[in-house]
Amino acid sequence: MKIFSKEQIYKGDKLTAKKQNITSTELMERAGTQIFNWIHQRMQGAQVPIHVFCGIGNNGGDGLVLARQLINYGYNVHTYVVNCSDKRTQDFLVNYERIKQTTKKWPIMLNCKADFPPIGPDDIIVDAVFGIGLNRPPNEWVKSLFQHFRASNAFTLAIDLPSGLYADKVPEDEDGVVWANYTLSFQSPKLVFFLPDTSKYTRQWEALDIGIDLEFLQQTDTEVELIGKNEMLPIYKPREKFSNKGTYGHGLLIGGSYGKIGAMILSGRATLASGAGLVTTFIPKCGYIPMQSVVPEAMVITDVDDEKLTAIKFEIAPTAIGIGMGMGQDEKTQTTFQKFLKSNSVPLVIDADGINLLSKHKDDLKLLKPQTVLTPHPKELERLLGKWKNDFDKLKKAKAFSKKYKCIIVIKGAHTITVFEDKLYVNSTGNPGLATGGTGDVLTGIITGLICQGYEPLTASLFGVYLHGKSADIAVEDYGYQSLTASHVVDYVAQAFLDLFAMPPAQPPAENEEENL
Ligand SMILES: NC(=O)C1=CN([C@@H]2O[C@H](COP(=O)(O)OP(=O)(O)OC[C@H]3O[C@@H](n4cnc5c(N)ncnc54)[C@H](O)[C@@H]3O)[C@@H](O)[C@H]2O)[C@H](O)CC1
Ligand SMILES: [K+]
Repeated sequence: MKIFSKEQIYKGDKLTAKKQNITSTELMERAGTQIFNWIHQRMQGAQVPIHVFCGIGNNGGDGLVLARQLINYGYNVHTYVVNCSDKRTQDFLVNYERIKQTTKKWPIMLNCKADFPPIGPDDIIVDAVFGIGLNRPPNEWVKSLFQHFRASNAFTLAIDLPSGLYADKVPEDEDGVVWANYTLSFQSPKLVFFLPDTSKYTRQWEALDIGIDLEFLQQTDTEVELIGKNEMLPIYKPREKFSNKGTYGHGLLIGGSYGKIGAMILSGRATLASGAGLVTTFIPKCGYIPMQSVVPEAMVITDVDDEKLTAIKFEIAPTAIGIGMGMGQDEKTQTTFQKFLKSNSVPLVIDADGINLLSKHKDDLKLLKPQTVLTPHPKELERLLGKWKNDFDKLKKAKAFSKKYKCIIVIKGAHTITVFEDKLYVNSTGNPGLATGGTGDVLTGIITGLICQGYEPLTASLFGVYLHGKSADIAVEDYGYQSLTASHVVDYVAQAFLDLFAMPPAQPPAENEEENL
């Protein structure tokens, strides 16, 4: 799913109105109606007090359309206009007049000194104060209003964006933002729904279709894409009947050190689970017995050293290599890692201590071949890129790094974001159960396994991150967040593959209208 920028959204609005020969007011009516449908479907006429707070721009206009329709359907609506902005948009004014013709309960104008209306904890707040047009921090009175919303503990539904949240940067002050329980965005989500600094304001979200011009949606190239099942299905490589293990490549995993052989066991199992034909692990001698015992499918080559990697060399011809898991940062390991980078030309995934060694010896970055995949968690990324001011600054630095070294950076986290040159791919699967040791080793194994089967490194990264998160989403049904382990994630990769083709559950037959009368 494409994530459009603020500028692209405005452009899409104008183009849609022109191509569909409708006014922006009619587009606003569509937007407000879609919000109404979402609420009506869930409330079914319940008389819970609904407080609709409207700004004086088009976000406010959406709120007025919604309020009018709620009133027409007999809901218990209180409408307020937060009259603190400079100019009222034409579409706001049109809807302000319309709602006054609908009800005697005209919207209450709140100037920037008014007392706040009382809001009960079981009431509903609709936040239609600011949308993507926010261009400066809200003033103190508006900030206090947003804090009043929060203090009420009422369910807060944000229209398009939680007010006070910019579409393209981190807010200056978290008290100046509405903390929504649910955000209804038009046509597509916003990047700020997925970033650690800003996703807390949106929490759950849904994108409502308002009929933006299809050609515009299809032909506009966006910087950001949300990656889900629909994006992954077309890239999945079905297996041919007449194939053999050689068809699906040979993954080589290099890493491990005394006490961290488990990382390599997890990676090895994950590489197999992702479909690699053959897997070999290169580990210190201390890992030989456990690896052969726990992962009999994996072949083993051992380093001359008992406890760490000191001399990486192998006769096999792998089709993909994953390196760094549990590898440690001993200077002998660093030396052999550097030598390996100099001589290697096989598609490569670098994880964990491999990344840390690169951070410690930044000269070695020039040894990275194009299309190398790096899979840092935020701390490892900071060692590589240096400190960042916020998530937007982090992504800017990551894009610059990716362009400089032509590498793919998988920034692991709650929404893993894969960066390649100027594109950002936001993953839609995964859950807090993944915050447990070893899940990174599993991800590296999966990505390595996909590359060795012939997926391009970027595709393998997106698909691997998707499958990894999906495995955890399925496994967490059985294990819960606390008890989910990295081994479970490996065990459920199979289910993540099968889920790609699972038919959606049949909708229960709509009850016959007559029976309800
Ligand atoms: N395709 C779509 O997504 C559609 C979106 N719609 C809605 O339109 C808004 C954007 O409307 P816009 O008038 O451009 O801006 P806002 O309503 O978000 O902002 C209101 C207004 O407020 C002024 N302003 C900005 N910052 C501040 C501030 N800190 N304090 C006071 N005033 C401020 C600024 O002048 C803005 O104009 C979008 O979010 C959707 O809700 C369309 O309705 C339909 C299609
Ligand atoms: K809003």
